[in-house]
Amino acid sequence: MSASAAPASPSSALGSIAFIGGGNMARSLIGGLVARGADRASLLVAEPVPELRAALARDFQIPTFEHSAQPVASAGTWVLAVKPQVMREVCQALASVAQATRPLVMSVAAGITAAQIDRWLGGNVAVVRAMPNTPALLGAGVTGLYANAQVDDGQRARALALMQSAGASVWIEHESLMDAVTAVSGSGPAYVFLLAEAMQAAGEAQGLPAAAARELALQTILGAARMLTEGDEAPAELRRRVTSPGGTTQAAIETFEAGGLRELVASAIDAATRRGRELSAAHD
Ligand SMILES: NC(=O)C1=CN([C@@H]2O[C@H](COP(=O)(O)OP(=O)(O)OC[C@H]3O[C@@H](n4cnc5c(N)ncnc54)[C@H](O)[C@@H]3O)[C@@H](O)[C@H]2O)C=CC1
Ligand SMILES: O=C(O)[C@@H]1CCC=N1
Repeated sequence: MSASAAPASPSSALGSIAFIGGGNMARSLIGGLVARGADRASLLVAEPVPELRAALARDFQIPTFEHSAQPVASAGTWVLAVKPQVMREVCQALASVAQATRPLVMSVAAGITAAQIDRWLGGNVAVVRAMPNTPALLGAGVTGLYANAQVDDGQRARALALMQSAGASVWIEHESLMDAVTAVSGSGPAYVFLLAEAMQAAGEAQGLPAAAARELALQTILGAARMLTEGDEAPAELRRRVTSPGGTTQAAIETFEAGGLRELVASAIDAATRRGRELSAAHD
């Protein structure tokens, strides 16, 4: 595995990119690319829902299409950003173009394997399975990347350049670990949002006005995340420095530990990992 941070701007060598599906994840990736100066005319999106197409065109000034056949014809990179449930149908509809043009195909779908994408697109296709997350919109995402054997060095570099617009990237050698990537970082922002909801609600339950509870909870998460990522202290050490013996933090942490927080996080991530495997089998 190797990690790398975001470069200043996406390389013009990326060429045209066809996004198939213009929902939440595609919007986050496109937002990250646009914010880093990508050529808007080269970001093509196929999205069947008219309201979503209009919003993408309005917010990012990029070309949008109702049907995927249009953008894929001229794009050397495809980003499949549809739900796992429809991936097979979407790929099979594009198989003849994939066989004729040999694009680099990137899939962000949870669970769906590179072998499934390759098979549905007719075989011998360069597939990079990517698992980004929605902070990509701010260039603050992280993506796990797995390449199949058909992906050459130039295509690996292209996949990395595309995802680096979204934030950091980590290559994963064994595809079986992509479900764990999905469970930790793909779904991970939702766990932090849940913590934010719970902290805000608890603050309000203690009598804080809603706006104050929100500001206190959200800025605490932001500040703690910056301390975790901008310094090199371990999380446990940072926690120790907040925790005065016999003080308030100790009372809270003991309550979390007694309630099995660590075991609960492990079971939640295990459930997400298993769900990724199920999605692959269920939509084969
Ligand atoms: N939302 C997230 O945080 C993350 C999502 N993902 C993956 O990204 C994929 C998309 O997820 P979301 O963006 O959350 O879902 P979404 O439902 O917001 O977006 C999917 C879009 O695909 C469109 N679509 C359906 N059929 C289509 C077709 N035949 N051609 C073109 N577009 C079509 C839908 O209208 C929809 O707008 C999923 O496979 C998910 O596993 C991966 C990482 C994080
Ligand atoms: O919930 C899901 O299945 C997708 C994959 C990771 C985040 N959202």
